[in-house]
Parts: sequence; C-alpha cells; structure tokens
Amino acid sequence: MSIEKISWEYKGITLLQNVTKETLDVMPNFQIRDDDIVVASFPKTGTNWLLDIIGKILRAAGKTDSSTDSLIAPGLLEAKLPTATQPGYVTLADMPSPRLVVTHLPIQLAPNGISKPQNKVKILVPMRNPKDTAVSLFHFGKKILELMGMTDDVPWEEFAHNFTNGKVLYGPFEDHVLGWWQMRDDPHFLFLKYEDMKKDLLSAVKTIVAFLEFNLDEPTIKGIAEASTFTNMKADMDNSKLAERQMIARKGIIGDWKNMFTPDQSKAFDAWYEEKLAGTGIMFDFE
Ligand SMILES: Nc1ncnc2c1ncn2[C@@H]1O[C@H](COP(=O)(O)OS(=O)(=O)O)[C@@H](OP(=O)(O)O)[C@H]1O
Repeated sequence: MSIEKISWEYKGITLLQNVTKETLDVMPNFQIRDDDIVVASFPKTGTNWLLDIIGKILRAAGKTDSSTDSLIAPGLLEAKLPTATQPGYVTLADMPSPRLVVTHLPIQLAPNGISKPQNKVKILVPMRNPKDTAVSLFHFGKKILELMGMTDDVPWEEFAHNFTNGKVLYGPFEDHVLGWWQMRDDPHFLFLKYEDMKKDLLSAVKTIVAFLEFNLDEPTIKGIAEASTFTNMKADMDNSKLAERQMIARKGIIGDWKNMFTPDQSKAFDAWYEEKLAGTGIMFDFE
C-alpha cells in the first residue's frame, strides 16, 4: 500500500482523499479577512514550526489568549482531518479573528483572497530544499498510513523517483513552489527558507514580527526564538492534543537527505533541480 493509493488527482495535483472536489469548487470564494494570517506551504517545509512561532507572537502581542493547538485546530483549510467532522474551511468560517489559515494548496487552487490579495492580509510561505523535503515527506507518508491502520511499503528509491515526477502529495513540487514564488514582490507575502531559520532563528523571528507589524521588545523576541528551537518545541508537539501535530517533529535538521540518497539518486535530483528550478531566483541550501 502506498499513500498514492489513497490519493486522487485534481487538475494535475495529487491530493489525499480528505480534500474533495466539492471543497475545491468553493475554495476560490472562501472569505479571507484583513486580519487573517495565512501560511501557504508545500508539505514538510516547516509549516508547523512557523505556525507555532506565529502563535507565540500573537500571544506576546496580546492579540489572542488561545494556544497554538486551538489556533490550528481546524487543520488545513482544504482538508478534513481524520479526527474532525468537517473540512478546515467550514470550521474557520465561524472562528473569531485573528485566524491562522493554513493551506498546502498550490496558488491556482487557493482562495482568491490569498492568490490575489487586496487589503491587509499577510501570507507567509515557508520553503525548504527539495531533498530534505522529500525525505521528510517519505517518512510522514508512512506515519499517515499508520494512523489510518495501513502500512506503506513503497521503498525510498521509488518515492524519490515519484517526487521528481510530481507524483507525491501536492506535487509537482516545482510547480507548487514556482506558483507561490510569482508573488515574491507583493508586500502581502513573506518567503522564509527553512535553512535560514535553522541557521539564525532570532533574525527569522524578528523578520516575522516586523512583517506582521507588531511591536515586541528585544527580550520578548529572543524568548520566542529560544522557545522555538527544535529541541524546545519537540516536547510541545509530541504532547499536543492534536494527533496530527504529534507526528510533526521528527529530526528537524538540514541535510538529513544525506542519510537516504544514494550518489545516483542525488545526481538524478540535481539534474531535475537544474532543469526545473535553476535560474528562477529560488536558491535552496542543501547543507
Ligand atoms: N522547531 C523546529 N525546528 C526545525 N525543524 C522543525 C521544527 N519544528 C518542526 N520541524 C520540522 O519540520 C518538518 C515538518 O514540516 P511541516 O510542519 O511543514 O509538515 S506538514 O506538512 O505540515 O505535515 C519536519 O522535518 P523532518 O524532521 O525533516 O521530518 C519537522 O521535524
């Protein structure tokens, strides 16, 4: 059994069956509010890390008393969590502001208020080098199936091949990333690289606070950065009351791909990267 067996394709995008056509049909008209904070990402690029940091910032700025668990309880905008009775967008519609809106949809399937924003909404896009993203997604796929009482027996070699062929959840990776990257000059958007966050989390938190237009003093920002390292966040995630969140913190490093890729697989990925992403202005760090 592989994750693809419980997936379907919509306009060339591979989606889990918990994202339905009915949802995708209404998605363009989902009402985005001025004070929403949106995280739009390809899976496994640091979405939950960023959400956690934003939750801490909102609480420090006095904008909410809610825990991160509560803020992200609706789950993905487009999906119905295994533990939920309705898709995220239905729950979010009734939630008070400020809302954290999270989606893995490619830009062409996202609400118009995100893909063609007006007013004040802020959209953060985490990005991560595709080799580490692929490794993280490979392990995650196995956990999702396990959660559903199934076993994923797809070997890494086949998964790596599927990744560069676009046959993974929310793939093709390159189309997803390039779609959102078109918005890089739009002031509503902030692009954050996982590797930059790992290398200098304090600067990343400062950038996020400034982008969200909050005034937090230096010790508060420092405290948020310290509390958001992988080691300090792992316990929170592992103890989350949301089953899906408990599966997130795995290794949290740059370069785990070196433990999975053979030299030949790495060469094939490099050739794919060169063909699809070189010259686009997106510079991923693999080390
Ligand atoms: N604080 C912190 N520091 C560094 N890395 C972190 C942190 N929190 C989460 N992670 C790592 O992010 C990966 C999960 O990404 P996502 O949250 O985007 O996953 S998901 O698509 O929403 O399921 C997943 O990466 P891998 O460890 O490589 O699998 C998590 O471990």
